[in-house]
Amino acid sequence: MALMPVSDALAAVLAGAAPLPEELVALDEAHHRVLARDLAALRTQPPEAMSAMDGYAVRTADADRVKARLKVIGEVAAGRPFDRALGPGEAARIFTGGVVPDGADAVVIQEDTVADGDHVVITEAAIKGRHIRPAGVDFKQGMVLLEGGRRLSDRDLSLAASMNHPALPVRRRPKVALLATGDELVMPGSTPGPGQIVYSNGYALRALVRSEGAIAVDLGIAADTLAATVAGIRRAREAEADILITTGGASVGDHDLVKQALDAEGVDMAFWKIAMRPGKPMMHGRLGGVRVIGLPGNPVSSYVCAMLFLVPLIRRLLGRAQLHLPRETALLGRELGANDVREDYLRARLEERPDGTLIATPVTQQDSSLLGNLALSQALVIRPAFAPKAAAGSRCEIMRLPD
Ligand SMILES: Nc1nc2c(c(=O)[nH]1)N[C@H]1C(S)=C(S)[C@@H](COP(=O)(O)OP(=O)(O)OC[C@H]3O[C@@H](n4cnc5c(N)ncnc54)[C@H](O)[C@@H]3O)O[C@H]1N2
Ligand code: MOO
Repeated sequence: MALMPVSDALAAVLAGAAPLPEELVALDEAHHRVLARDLAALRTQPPEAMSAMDGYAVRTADADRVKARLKVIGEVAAGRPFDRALGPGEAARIFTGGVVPDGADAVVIQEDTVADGDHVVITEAAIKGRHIRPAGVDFKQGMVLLEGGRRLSDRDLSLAASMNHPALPVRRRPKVALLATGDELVMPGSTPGPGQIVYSNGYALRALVRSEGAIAVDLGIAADTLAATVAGIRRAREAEADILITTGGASVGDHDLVKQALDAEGVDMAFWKIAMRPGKPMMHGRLGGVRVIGLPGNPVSSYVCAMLFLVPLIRRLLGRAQLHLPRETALLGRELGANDVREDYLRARLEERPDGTLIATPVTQQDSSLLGNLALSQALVIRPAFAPKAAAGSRCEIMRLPD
């Protein structure tokens, strides 16, 4: 069977995937959730012109010269506006956040004044507009300040509060179930028997799932039997997973049973095997409402495929505007030979020169079982299928690996 190009595989994974329904959550629960709709300000901020300093609200016509002596007719504090306008020769004591009284057009800070009974003497000339925050200088009622599809930052929460929203409409988090397969796998901390391998790839995958804002459900390890693999797949359906990720058992060996088990369960398979290294035996299909991504068992293959396919799928279900992990240009730190039919994702060290140029040097061992150099690499160098030989110093495309 011909290997499917990566771009076609990605299109197939995203085909028909639509944002999940929205739910309303309190602001404190909304950090890193994805906003479901554009959010407009429910009020103008500041609602009226306000003082930025403690001092005196004045009319520049009276106070534009040193030694001006003004009558203090009252006091304005934050939340306690003043009920009359300033007339000629008048000033009002004002504190930071106080509403600037009608008639005033500047604030003189108190350090530039001398109080004199019920009068104040100006020691630094007032400048029109100085220390006044005009009404609506931050935002105006009705303005859309946060757009649907945005992953909410910590600052966004304060902004939304200031816009007078106590709760926000966000997308439901996708539930991603992870099923490992393999008789040889034992849990970290145990004493592996002959030929056994310590289960590892689920840890990075679940962390990636959570950092993308989805819920990770661990379905454990299925033994290499059809019955155990089918049972694992059924657990994903029972858990009402939006996405099922299987790892291992994706290739062509006698013990690679994931495709067989998915077929037995009636999967609508979109593809199996892609033109990518690592990640060739990846598969994808739909099982009722569950989107299934069958990842290869090699830890590097499963992680790289998750970055490339699972992250955009989660982001699509979350309605995120930015679907893909960003790509950048770097210069190759060493020569690379011509590529074959498989698009290559090479683990690489990344250095930044003082002028900002990025140098990406692929590590020499690219075997997909090597977690050591995956963890110590900072980027993946992407080489298209059939890319010709590339000299050190030539441009290449990279994706940074998450911290
Ligand atoms: N004749 C062929 N053989 C293979 C092909 C091929 O095209 N023809 N493809 C190779 C490629 S490429 C890959 S990638 C692997 C992937 O195969 P599977 O998905 O069937 O993976 P497994 O055989 O189950 O496991 C591979 C390797 O990874 C270890 N593993 C599995 N799961 C875990 C886990 N959760 N934690 C840690 N390590 C895990 C497993 O023990 C194996 O060593 O197939 C090639 N073969
Ligand atoms: O595609 Mo496999 O992931 O090359 O080792």
